[in-house]
Amino acid sequence: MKFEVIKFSEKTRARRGKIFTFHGEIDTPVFMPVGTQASVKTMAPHELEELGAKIILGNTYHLYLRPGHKLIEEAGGLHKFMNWRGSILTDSGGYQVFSLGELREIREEGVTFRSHIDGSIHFISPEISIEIQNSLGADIIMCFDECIPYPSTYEYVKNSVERTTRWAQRCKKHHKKSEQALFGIVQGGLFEELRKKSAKDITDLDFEGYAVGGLSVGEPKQEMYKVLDYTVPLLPENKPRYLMGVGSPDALFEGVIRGIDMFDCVLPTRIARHGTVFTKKGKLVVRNAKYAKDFSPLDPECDCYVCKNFSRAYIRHLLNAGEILGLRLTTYHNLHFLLKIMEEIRKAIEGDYLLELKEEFFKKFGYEDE
Ligand SMILES: COC(=O)c1ccc(CCNc2nc3cc4nc(N)[nH]c(=O)c4cc3[nH]2)cc1
Ligand SMILES: [Zn+2]
Repeated sequence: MKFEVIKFSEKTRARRGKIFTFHGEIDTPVFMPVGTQASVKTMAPHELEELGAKIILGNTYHLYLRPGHKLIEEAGGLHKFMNWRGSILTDSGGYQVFSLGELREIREEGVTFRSHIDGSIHFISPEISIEIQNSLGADIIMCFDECIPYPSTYEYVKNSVERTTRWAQRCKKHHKKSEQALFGIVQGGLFEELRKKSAKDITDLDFEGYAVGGLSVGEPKQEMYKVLDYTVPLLPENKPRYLMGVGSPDALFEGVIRGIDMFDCVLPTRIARHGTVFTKKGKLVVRNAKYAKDFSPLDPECDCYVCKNFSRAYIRHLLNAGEILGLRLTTYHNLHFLLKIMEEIRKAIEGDYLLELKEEFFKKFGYEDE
């Protein structure tokens, strides 16, 4: 993997860059749609390509449990299995095991957990996580870490951060496939001293990119931004920075401004399936009765396939009638909306008007200015 900064923003820490993987070029800052179980829910690969998605996420935890990483390896790897021609980043399980699996035990060696699917007992270690990700064949893989719950005591965070660093060393030692780029993950909760220690220890191990983990776990957004303010500057400028689990429109702007290059979040696809869509003028709950006879598009200012061909009334009907097409149309539009924001952000960095773009977007979307 190669990363190039094409332009540094003048008035913010934002960067316009390009990531080159075996599966193509990725313009940054980038939003990565989440395809947890080898599918971005309701979207076919050609639709993701139409939307301009260049990289998607897969999850080690889910794919290990079902259908199994060995089966996917036999299929020729995750790209071939799901017929996705772009790039893939797989998360290491360091979040899902803690958030989905019924945690049984965390030890130095690794984590024992119960599967959320059938209750069977499993063990995952840094080495096993790397082996699973090697089998899946993602272009970018993540270290096995502990995503520390919020809130946690200083003592707990300190011990966890030190273990996550030891796990990162084991991941680096065990990772052999050079065609897969391994990213380190910085933890530290909301404690500035622990964040700085984690950033130093993880960057000293020299990875191909760095994620800021342990955020978007329920902490106030302003707290997350503060952590970025003092953590991101400690990460090397010539490597990609990835803010895990972040994806609301405001957080994308705030993260880019603070020097983040990569984002992922289930938000746009998950709220879509619950009948909420993004528009330039804020969120719209299209399944709401008031749209029963609203024959205008989801977002009159949107140029996506859905907004050019279907009305709020029709999509509301589909959702209420449990028609699967309804989920597909809201998902397609929400992904277009976020991918389009990222395209506008990239142009704004190139033209040095990112803060003006943010101002205009926030005002129209209805974000109150802090
Ligand atoms: C409707 O919207 C939703 O349902 C919804 C659900 C979850 C998130 C938050 C996701 N946050 C998040 N994902 C994360 C994934 C992570 N992976 C690793 N390995 N380490 C981390 O430290 C880590 C932190 C995260 N924080 C955001 C939105
Ligand atoms: Zn649209």
